[in-house]
Amino acid sequence: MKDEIAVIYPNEAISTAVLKYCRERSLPLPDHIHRHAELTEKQLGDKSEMMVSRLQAQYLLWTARSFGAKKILEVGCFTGFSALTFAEALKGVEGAKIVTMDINPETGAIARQAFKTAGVDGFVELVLGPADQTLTDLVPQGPFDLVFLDANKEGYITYFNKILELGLVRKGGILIADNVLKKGLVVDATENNPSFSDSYATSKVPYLKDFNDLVASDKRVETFILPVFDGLALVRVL
Ligand SMILES: C[S@@+](CC[C@H](N)C(=O)[O-])C[C@H]1O[C@@H](n2cnc3c(N)ncnc32)[C@H](O)[C@@H]1O
Repeated sequence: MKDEIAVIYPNEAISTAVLKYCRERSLPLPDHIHRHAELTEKQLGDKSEMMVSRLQAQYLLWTARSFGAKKILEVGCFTGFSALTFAEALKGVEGAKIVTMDINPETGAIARQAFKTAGVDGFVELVLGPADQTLTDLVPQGPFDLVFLDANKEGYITYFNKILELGLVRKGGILIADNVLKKGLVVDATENNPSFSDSYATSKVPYLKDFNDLVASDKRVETFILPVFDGLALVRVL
């Protein structure tokens, strides 16, 4: 059997053009969500890179809709870009509920304002505090259909175990964890990798490797790692 080819696009120019092509032919984000991302970029400069990309947001919108999710839990809200995307997916759905968590009250204030402006604050709730503690209080609101893990990478294993032990994802529900490939550093963090000198990204690698190994072997779940964006682990709860 022929080896699968991992390098899909030959250079940056073609990759950029392909991303644009996909963005233009995928379920679009509404204007107000684009405006919110632009505002975050203007207000927070380089920090705005914490947001998922536009195409990834389109993927999350499509996934949440296709999956028929009604209740979504997000760990890592930042200014609310991905939460607004999930809110768009759940708009008009009876019993819709989104709980998004973050430790930072400043970006949290921006998110809360954005939920209000978008008219989704009736079903989108921001919980402030360290997620390893705040998750415990969520049991009465669960179980959730979809969980998006996008907070501090050091906490992924704790969050995953807590979420499963507390029954915060329903059986057959899905947990999506972001950045699990970390610029390819999880497989090669030597000078072969151009991101080798990114000490922040490199410092996350041991936590992500442990997380990836855990979700690959844990009998409570089935996992597929999608090698797009910064690596998405799609984890289905059995
Ligand atoms: C990558 S950003 C989330 C981006 C967001 N999902 C989006 O696409 O717009 C990660 C967030 O995790 C939050 N965070 C870091 N440590 C945390 C903790 N212990 N508990 C909860 N949130 C935490 C940070 O404050 C930051 O806003």
